[in-house]
Amino acid sequence: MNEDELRADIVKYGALLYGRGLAHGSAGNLSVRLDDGTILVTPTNSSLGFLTAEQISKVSIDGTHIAGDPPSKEAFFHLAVYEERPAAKAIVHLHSTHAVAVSCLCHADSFDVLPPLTAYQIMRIGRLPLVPYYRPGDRKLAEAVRGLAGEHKAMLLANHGPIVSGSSLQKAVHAYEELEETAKLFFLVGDRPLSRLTCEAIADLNATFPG
Ligand SMILES: O=C(O)[C@@H](O)C(=O)COP(=O)(O)O
Ligand SMILES: [Zn+2]
Repeated sequence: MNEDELRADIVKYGALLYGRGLAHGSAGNLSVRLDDGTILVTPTNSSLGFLTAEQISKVSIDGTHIAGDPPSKEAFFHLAVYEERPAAKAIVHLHSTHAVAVSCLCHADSFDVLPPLTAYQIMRIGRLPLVPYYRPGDRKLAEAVRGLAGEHKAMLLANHGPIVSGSSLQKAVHAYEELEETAKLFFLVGDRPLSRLTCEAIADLNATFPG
């Protein structure tokens, strides 16, 4: 896809996520990586439901603002994920209700904060680690994200929300939706005895559906 098509994609998926109630107010940010390593990212304080192609920000690999409106204050964690995941071409960060609720819990294992419930969860999200809390926009947040990004296509920012990457914006959006639905299931099953997917089942899924 060329830059114009990718800009149109960000507008389309921003509106879709907003329409589905996964994005609200001016929370969240989306980005895609261009072939030259620069990224297109949603402008800071913009509503994902009402973007225009022209206002979307362009940012260089070192975080310099090149074009469009001022970029998301989280452009640095987007850049950190792209650096650590060469195959990633798009990133979705939102504050969807159930995933944020999981991010506000205490977790026995901060490297694995959701039990393995369904095959699709394993295929689209994998093991979900919690990134320690830092103020939004803090460069320390971007560095903490960098530390986990190589091993995880999805991460959960403590007391904040998920970051999900994919090889296209469509794939990142689908994975994000799977994460929100998994978080919903997690609360729905609550304290009832849980039938977790076995290690063998997870290994089989990972071998059959790599990436
Ligand atoms: O939670 C925050 O403040 C950011 O992570 C966010 O979601 C929106 O920030 P901008 O992209 O700078 O609007
Ligand atoms: Zn946020």
